[in-house]
Order: sequence, then structure tokens, then C-alpha cells
Amino acid sequence: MLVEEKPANRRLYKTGKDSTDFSKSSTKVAMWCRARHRIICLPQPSAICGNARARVSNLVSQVHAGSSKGQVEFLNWLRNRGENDACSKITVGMTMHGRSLLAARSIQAGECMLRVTRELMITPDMLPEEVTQMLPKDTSDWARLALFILAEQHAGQKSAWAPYMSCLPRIGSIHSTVFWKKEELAMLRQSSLYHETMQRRAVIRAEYAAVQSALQDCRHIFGDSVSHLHFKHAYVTVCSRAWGIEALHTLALVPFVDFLNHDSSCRTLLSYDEEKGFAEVVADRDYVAGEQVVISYGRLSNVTLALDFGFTVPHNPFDQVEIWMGLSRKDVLRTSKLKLLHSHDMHTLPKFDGSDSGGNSFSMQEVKSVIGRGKGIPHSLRAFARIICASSSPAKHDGRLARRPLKDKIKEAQAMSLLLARIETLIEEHVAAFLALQIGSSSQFPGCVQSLRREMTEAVLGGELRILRSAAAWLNHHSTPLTVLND
Ligand SMILES: C[S@@+](CC[C@H](N)C(=O)[O-])C[C@H]1O[C@@H](n2cnc3c(N)ncnc32)[C@H](O)[C@@H]1O
Repeated sequence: MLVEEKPANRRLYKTGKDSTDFSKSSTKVAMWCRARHRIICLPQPSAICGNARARVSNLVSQVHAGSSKGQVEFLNWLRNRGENDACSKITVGMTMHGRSLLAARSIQAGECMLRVTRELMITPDMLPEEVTQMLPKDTSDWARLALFILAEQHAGQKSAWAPYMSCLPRIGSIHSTVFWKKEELAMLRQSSLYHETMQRRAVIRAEYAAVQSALQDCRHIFGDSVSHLHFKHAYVTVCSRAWGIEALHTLALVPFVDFLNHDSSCRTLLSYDEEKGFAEVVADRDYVAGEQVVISYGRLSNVTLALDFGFTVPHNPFDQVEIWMGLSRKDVLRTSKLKLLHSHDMHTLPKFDGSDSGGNSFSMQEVKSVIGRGKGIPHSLRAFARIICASSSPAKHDGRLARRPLKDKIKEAQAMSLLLARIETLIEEHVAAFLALQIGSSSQFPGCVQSLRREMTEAVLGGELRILRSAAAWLNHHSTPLTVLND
């Protein structure tokens, strides 16, 4: 059987469009759930809510209530703006996850913990008009909010948002893989996170280039020079804190709400009430006074958490792994197989030069049961494997049929074996990367930043390995003619 390997630089294959398309595709990816006029808002760029059990360790003993000068100033500023419903039950403090929100008194599940008004939200249209006029039309909302932050930070104490701006992360304190050194990122080569990070960097670079004239002509707003690092830091700050507010058709920074840390077991989301014009957070559990209050950023894998937010969670129930499958150039049936794939909406990605790569990337999740139906391994991936394995020119309707197990059990077993071989190769590569990480002496990762990034790498590779092994166990069981599934 002939299988084409993943192209060396998948970034160019992933969208087949220029890098600035990230912002548009992320807008599409973002999801909101509507309940009457109340709309659930989700952090962007990311996805939906989660309910699995893997709690953030929010030990009360590690919590320090809000006493720092900056935090007191921030809370006073919030009250002066009339946002009393924000902080009547909640206060600001520090935990092992940085600035955090804490219950100021006991809170019951189902209770509204905090409420903030529309006026507190920072949206991209709040950039000064003279800056907006200088921006290319397709400047993303992320870039616009990044420029807003840079402008307000330049204004310093004169900014109406100064107490909030001073609470935003400092340069060097966000651990998104976008900021990792070459040798740190190299540890992640086996993961899709590596390519996604390169892609994100390219997007930020392109957006930085596109806003140059605004930065240069509005020095009175931004200061004499905004370096690429400053812009990138502001951009990633937005990625790690902004929410998509569908009712307002916008991305928004929501001060105070963005001090909430993520817990993958939490079912609490931010919702926006269109009629009353406020956003609120309702508790999904009881909290005792002083305990850290958490929210869900969505059902996010460690790859997304590491890229967008700069952290990972252990045993993340929403982990995924990307698998590349492609038709070989040497396959004599390649053209007819490609035609068949395309006629059944099974896309193959274009290469940088516009030609067809003959393959695609598939997201796989953990397969929970070896003897079950293999939920977690996408049907489209299995169909792709069946089509790769076809040894005669497939009939027109075969694409649809390929989504079901083949009637010929030997052929079905061959297709599943092909998939298994691909997954076993990935397992070997992941194990080798994992071993290299273990062997790497601590002198290679001297400081706490390095050891944190090493832990993040372990969480990403470990999660992917867990999924790959679960799929291999299922495929091992279903890749002989005796055990293949019947539809
Ligand atoms: C929306 S902000 C939350 C407030 C943040 N802790 C702060 O200091 O401003 C998101 C950032 O909080 C941190 N964070 C949130 N949840 C976390 C978690 N479960 N584990 C580790 N860090 C977390 C990460 O640094 C992330 O980029």
C-alpha cells in the first residue's frame, strides 16, 4: 500500500491561503450558545464549554487575597465606574496561576457570582479614529485590541484604563509557545503545536507589518517605536484574554472577568444578556470564602491551551492529536481516488505552489473502549484509509460507502492495518521525543521558565501519546478479518 508522508511544512498546506487568514478562520471556529436573549461568550481564539472532571488545583492555602496596591487600585477603579455587581461577592488575589478571582464570601452553585456592564468592555472600535483610518480594512480584531492596549499603556496614568492596563501581563510572563526559544520549540516537533506556533508567529508578523504606517504616523498615540516584541506581546495578551461577544458581533476584553483562571472540569461560562446589556458569570459549584473561583475557557486541548494561553493541564480530557494521511504520488490510481475524495467533500489540502498535496490532517480523540466502535477515530480518517487502500479504480459512489466498514473483511482489515501502521509510526516518534526530553539533563532546562516549558511539552506529547495508544489498541483489535466491525 502506498501512503504519502506528511509534507515537511504543513503550515502552507493547512489553509492553503495566506497566513493572515488565521483571524478569519478563528472567527468561524468560535462558537456561542444562545439561550433566549442570553448568549454564552467564549474566549477567542478557542472553542466550546467543557464538563469533564480534572479540577484546577485551587488550594485555599495557596491563595493570597487581594492586598497588593495594584489590585486595591483596580477594585476602587471598578467601584468608581459603578461596577458594584462585579465585586460584591468576588475579590482579586494571587494563586499559583497568577492573578485570580476569589470568593469574598461563600457562594452557592447557581448563584450569579459577578456581573459587568457593556461599558466596561473594551472593543476594537474603541481605537482612536485617526488610527482606525490608517489600518488596512482586513486588520483583525486581535490586532486592533493589541493596538488599543499599546496606546493605553503609552498614555500611562493619563489613560482612563490605567488601573486595568497595569494588571495585564508583563513582557516575559506569558508562556505561549509563540515566545518559546528555538531549542524549546524543537522539543515539540512531533506535535501539531509546532506548526501551529509557526503559523501564529507568521500571522503576527504579517499583522505587525500591516499596521506599520499607523504606528509610525501616530507616534503621539503609541510612542516613538513599538517593537515587534511589544506588538507580539500585546497580541498574545489579547489571544489569552479576549472573549467573543456574539450579540455585539465583536471580540472584547472584559476587565475583571479576564482575571478568571481556567478549569477543564468547570461548566461555568461567561454569558451576555442582550436586553440588559451586561455579562455575567454563574457558579456551577459551591465555593467557600477565600476559595479561587474558576471558569471554563472551552473544551480546549493542551495544544490550544499552550498556544493561546501559555499553560497546559495534566490529563486534559479534551486533548486531541492531528494525523496526516495522504495519497502517494506513486499510486497509479491517485487521480481517480482524488476525484472521488473531492466529489464526496473529502478535501485534500493544496500545497504552497497550488498543486494538490493529496492528503489532509484529521483530529483524533481518545478511544475509550478497545472493543467499542472506535469513537474518537474520525469516520473521515477511516474512509480516507479505505480509499488509499483501494486496489482498483473506485466506483463513483465508493466515497460515501467508504465511510462504512467495507463488506470485504480482508480489505477492511487492510485499511485498518494501514491506519494502524501510520499511528504506530507516530507513537514511535512521540516515544523518542519523550525519551529525549527525559534524557535532556536539567542543565539543559536550568531556570523555572525552562522547566515550566518542559512540563508543558510533556503534557502536550503525553496527551497525544495517550490518544495514539488508545487508537492503536482499538485498531489492533479491529485489523484482522475476524474482528473488523460489521455495519
Ligand atoms: C484570562 S487570564 C486569567 C488571569 C491571569 N491569571 C492573570 O494573571 O491575569 C489567562 C491566563 O491565566 C493563566 N491561567 C489560567 N488558567 C490557568 C490554569 N488552569 N493553569 C495555569 N495557568 C492558568 C495563564 O497564564 C493564562 O494565560
